[in-house]
Amino acid sequence: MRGRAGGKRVNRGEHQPLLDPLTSILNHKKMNPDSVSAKLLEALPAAVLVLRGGLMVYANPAAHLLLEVEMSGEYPQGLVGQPIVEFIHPLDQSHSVNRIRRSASSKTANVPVEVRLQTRRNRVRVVLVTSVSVDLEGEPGVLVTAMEVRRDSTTGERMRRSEEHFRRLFENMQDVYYRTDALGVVQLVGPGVRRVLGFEPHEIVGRTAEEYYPNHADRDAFKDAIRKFGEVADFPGQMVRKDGRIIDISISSSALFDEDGAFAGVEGIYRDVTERKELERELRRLASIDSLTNILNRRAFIERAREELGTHYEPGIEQTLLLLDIDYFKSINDQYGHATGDQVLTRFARAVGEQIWSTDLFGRLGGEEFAILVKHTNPEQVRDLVDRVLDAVRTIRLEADGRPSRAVTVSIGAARRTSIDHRVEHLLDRADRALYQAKHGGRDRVFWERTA
Ligand SMILES: Nc1nc2c(ncn2[C@@H]2O[C@H](COP(=O)(O)OP(=O)(O)OP(=O)(O)O)[C@@H](O)[C@H]2O)c(=O)[nH]1
Repeated sequence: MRGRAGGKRVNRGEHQPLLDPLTSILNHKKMNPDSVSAKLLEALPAAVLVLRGGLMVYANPAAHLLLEVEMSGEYPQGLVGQPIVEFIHPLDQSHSVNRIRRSASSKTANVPVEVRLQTRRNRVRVVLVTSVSVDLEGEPGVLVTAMEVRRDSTTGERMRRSEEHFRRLFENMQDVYYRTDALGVVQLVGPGVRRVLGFEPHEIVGRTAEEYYPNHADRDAFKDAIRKFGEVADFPGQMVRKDGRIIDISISSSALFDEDGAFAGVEGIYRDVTERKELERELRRLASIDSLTNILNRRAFIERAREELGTHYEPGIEQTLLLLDIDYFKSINDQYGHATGDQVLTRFARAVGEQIWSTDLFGRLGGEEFAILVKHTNPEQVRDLVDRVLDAVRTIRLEADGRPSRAVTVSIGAARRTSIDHRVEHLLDRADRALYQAKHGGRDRVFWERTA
């Protein structure tokens, strides 16, 4: 064996290097319990830990005392074999793990810093920690020393109260607190996840966040936004619960960076906003529906027709706008009353709705005027549709005591979309002119606007 001093031979019995016993433990050899250095490790008031790959491979008695772990019962090995991260307070985990990782590749011990630890009995202790890399039979390891920081009782009490406050907040939070590492693996998740996703926190930790997204596009959009802006607020998405139900969520998160400025993961909260989203969807639906006939109202019809005409023009594929106006509606109101007039409008919408294809747009533009945008059909199919509509409306009969029974009829103005019609208003104007012709031609009929 070569000694430290200039390669001179050292007599083993006389001058053992101080930490030889520790090295022997790490190399799975028995240490001499009576050696001075073994006694030093045992008597030292500071905790001494050795880590390999984040697991403790050695811990002195002070470390067991500090972390409140006894070498018995559930843990016959004491701290040996336990992951260090389990004993670091959630708020200090990210930077502590980074420091430990960095010290593994550094020759000198890092500067002591204060870190909050969490004992096996769930008590929080503030310690002064430093770490340095050690060689474990050729494998990299880290030697950590920790000393509890003495504080005066007022500071201690304040700390304890703020800890309790934080814990209560964390436990009872309606939102789910989470943190992932740079690869998207969940490092920590709050108890709110039980309510929101139906999982126990430990079922989520160690898995990738992707697994809970039904649409990968949502997760990709979230990652892009985090990459671009460093943070997101009220970002929408969906997640799958343990019972398979898909819920709407809103995420507010920010990117985490290590001390070298490298991306280290994401931290934030998400909340279940399914009820709010459903309400929004319902409100949007209600805002687009005509309350009497339950079909699209004027605004929604024009908006959707505009989208349709703006994006979907394909030469050779017919798009036709039909403008429908119930004939002599004023006299229906006058003869049978306004309530019957309303019923006619409802029955009319139902009868016409039964004839169209589900892809067609059907709306009430106002009063007794309706419109249909027939999508992607050939001319014969539209002619058939128009005939069916005229027939279906004729079957609506008005009967009232002492008044003559009469059939309802409708006049239709039809305009085919041409390559220059990109505005719904153009098509409506042309259909309106055709409707005028249908009315003046005798009603109960269709007039096809002749395109140039
Ligand atoms: N019952 C009822 N009547 C309405 C409603 N909206 C508009 N009206 C009535 O519909 C009638 C439309 O009459 P006009 O525009 O003169 O047309 P018309 O009598 O149908 O005659 P032509 O269209 O020329 O065949 C008016 O009397 C309006 O008061 C409604 O929501 N319910």
